[in-house]
Amino acid sequence: MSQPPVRVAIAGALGRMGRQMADAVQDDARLALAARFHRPGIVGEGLLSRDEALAMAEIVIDFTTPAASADLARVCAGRGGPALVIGSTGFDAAELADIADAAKTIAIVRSGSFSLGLNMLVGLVERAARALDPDDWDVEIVEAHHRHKIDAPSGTALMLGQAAAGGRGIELETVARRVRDGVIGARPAGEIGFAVMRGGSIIGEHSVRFCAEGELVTLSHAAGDRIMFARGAIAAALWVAGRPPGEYDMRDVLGLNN
Ligand SMILES: NC(=O)C1=CN([C@@H]2O[C@H](COP(=O)(O)OP(=O)(O)OC[C@H]3O[C@@H](n4cnc5c(N)ncnc54)[C@H](OP(=O)(O)O)[C@@H]3O)[C@@H](O)[C@H]2O)C=CC1
Ligand SMILES: O=C(O)C1=N[C@H](C(=O)O)C[C@H](O)C1
Repeated sequence: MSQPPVRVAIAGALGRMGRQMADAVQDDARLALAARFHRPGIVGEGLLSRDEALAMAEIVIDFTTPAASADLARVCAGRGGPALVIGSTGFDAAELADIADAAKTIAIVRSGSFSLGLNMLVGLVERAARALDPDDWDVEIVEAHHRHKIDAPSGTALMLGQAAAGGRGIELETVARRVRDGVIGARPAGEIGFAVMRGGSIIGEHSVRFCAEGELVTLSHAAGDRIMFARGAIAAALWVAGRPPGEYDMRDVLGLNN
């Protein structure tokens, strides 16, 4: 017997990803678009209030801002659901703590990238970093995005940095160099550097460069269409429906964490 469609609400419905998500959910017979909502006070023309939307959904898919996502997680946990798929990036430590706290009560999948290829790349970066001696191989992460993006480095760049640091058995925060400007001195061994470019309509390009004397290994990914983020978020929504409380990531969804 076929399953009834999973009822999904879309947060930040007027945003780039919000619009892409609504189209993708409507095109997928496994899901029903139960509700769309945007900022408080913006209702009508197919948009419900947040409370109305949450009451109609089993899962909320949220690509908004760090503050809005952390608030949504608190609210969903406070009412015992729905479960959440969070794609927003740029969180600070307090916002991440709020989400972790909410995940004690509801199931949350959060990822800086819902791309299948990118999540596979994360595993490759971790393996390469484990294999290459940090005294000989410098790790630099280069990312480029469209002119509207508000956070830097991107959530994906930070995931890749965490993968490289994880491969070396260290915490990213202890070795990350997010900005360089002026006379900064020679590069310390072991640093993981980030370089950020913003312009035009670039959807998302990421490279991890392992640089040694006389050679360079580059692992890279380019996003050609936002639809693949939306499809990944749908896979996450289907996976998280009915899961116990906890904070999960896209590599859990894809079975890459086993
Ligand atoms: N994990 C992944 O795979 C991906 C993640 N992203 C991330 O998703 C986020 C959104 O990206 P994108 O769609 O391009 O950005 P947009 O700015 O187009 O969309 C975000 C939307 O959220 C709305 N918003 C802000 N506050 C609230 C609130 N309190 N309640 C409801 N809606 C709110 C904004 O409204 P307003 O316009 O009125 O300010 C805006 O329309 C970013 O953090 C981005 O990095 C993007 C693509 C893929
Ligand atoms: O803001 C975007 O557009 C994107 N944000 C995510 C990120 O910060 O990594 C994912 C993707 O690169 C697009």
